[in-house]
Amino acid sequence: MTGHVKQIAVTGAAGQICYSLLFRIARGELYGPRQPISLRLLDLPQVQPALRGVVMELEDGAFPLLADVAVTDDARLAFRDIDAAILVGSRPRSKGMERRDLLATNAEIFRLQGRALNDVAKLDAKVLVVGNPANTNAMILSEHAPEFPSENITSMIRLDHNRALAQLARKALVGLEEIKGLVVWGNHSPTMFVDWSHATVAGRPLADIVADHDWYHKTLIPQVARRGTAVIEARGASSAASAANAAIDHMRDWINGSGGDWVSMGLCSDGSYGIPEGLFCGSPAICAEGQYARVADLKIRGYARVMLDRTVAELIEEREAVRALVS
Ligand SMILES: NC(=O)C1=CN([C@@H]2O[C@H](COP(=O)(O)OP(=O)(O)OC[C@H]3O[C@@H](n4cnc5c(N)ncnc54)[C@H](O)[C@@H]3O)[C@@H](O)[C@H]2O)C=CC1
Ligand SMILES: O=C([O-])CC(=O)C(=O)O
Repeated sequence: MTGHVKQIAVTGAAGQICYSLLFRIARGELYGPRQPISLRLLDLPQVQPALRGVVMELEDGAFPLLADVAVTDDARLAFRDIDAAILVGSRPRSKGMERRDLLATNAEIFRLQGRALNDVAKLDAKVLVVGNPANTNAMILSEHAPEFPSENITSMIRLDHNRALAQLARKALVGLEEIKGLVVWGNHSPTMFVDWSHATVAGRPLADIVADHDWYHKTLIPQVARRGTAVIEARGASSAASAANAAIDHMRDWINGSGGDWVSMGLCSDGSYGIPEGLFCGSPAICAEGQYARVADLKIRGYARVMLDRTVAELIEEREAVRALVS
């Protein structure tokens, strides 16, 4: 086994996403089968009894890599000297709400957690924001953690990427792993843009293989955009196991590499692609050796430009709305 135990903070640990996520982390799905880990579970004081039940079940899993589990309702204890954090803790939406309706409720959580991250986390910790509206929450977190590198804070758009990948592979009659160069740009909201203009299968444009532009515009894009709503309508609760799966995919690739493939990650904009600096925007990246590199210099024209501008405009609107709420 590798010597140093990796410290992983997970917030919202008593909630439904974590009921899947924690057990997969405990099996070693983030850091691999030789790396011992320690979990720092954060949730509100009123759910600590439920959280103790989750800890019992983690013990009962007899996970060889799980060195230790600590529970707390104090972000400063949870984030001290961590290697990674997955910030799930926040309110989910229910039927009839959009994710942006959660802004007022959840913004304060990320303001306080930003401060804690700033004060106690190691500067190389990798942070993923899952709680909605994930992009704007990541921005709030980053703005309230001025000494913590903004490039180490990311937001989750991987669930949308996975949703698009699954539908495209089915339509093109190819394996999921054969599709390269897919991107989901923008906000994790109905304005997100599934961009297949760079996607290929064995070097051939995916669009030529599918050969159905109408399906792409009228079925795929709206279906991925509204998938979270469809799950809420069907299940009566928001996506949980698939969200946990996407969080694992995002962090595992960031830590271990994406094997040269593009993945979609919510990244703090450096101003490229006309995305204002500081906004967290779904963007293409390649991960290697514990780092990600934004895929640069793609040509974004015509329909893609309109769609990217539309989702960026929504991120700007959310930023303005949140400025009025959190200072
Ligand atoms: N980015 C994405 O792709 C996705 C994001 N989500 C979002 O993830 C979030 C969590 O979803 P679920 O687990 O289904 O919700 P849930 O309601 O089952 O669990 C949320 C947990 O967060 C806890 N919590 C609330 N405030 C907290 C705070 N200040 N500190 C720590 N914990 C706190 C609650 O006590 C609860 O245990 C929601 O905002 C949901 O919309 C869900 C699916 C996909
Ligand atoms: O739709 C929601 O509220 C939960 C979520 O983010 C998703 O399933 O993509």
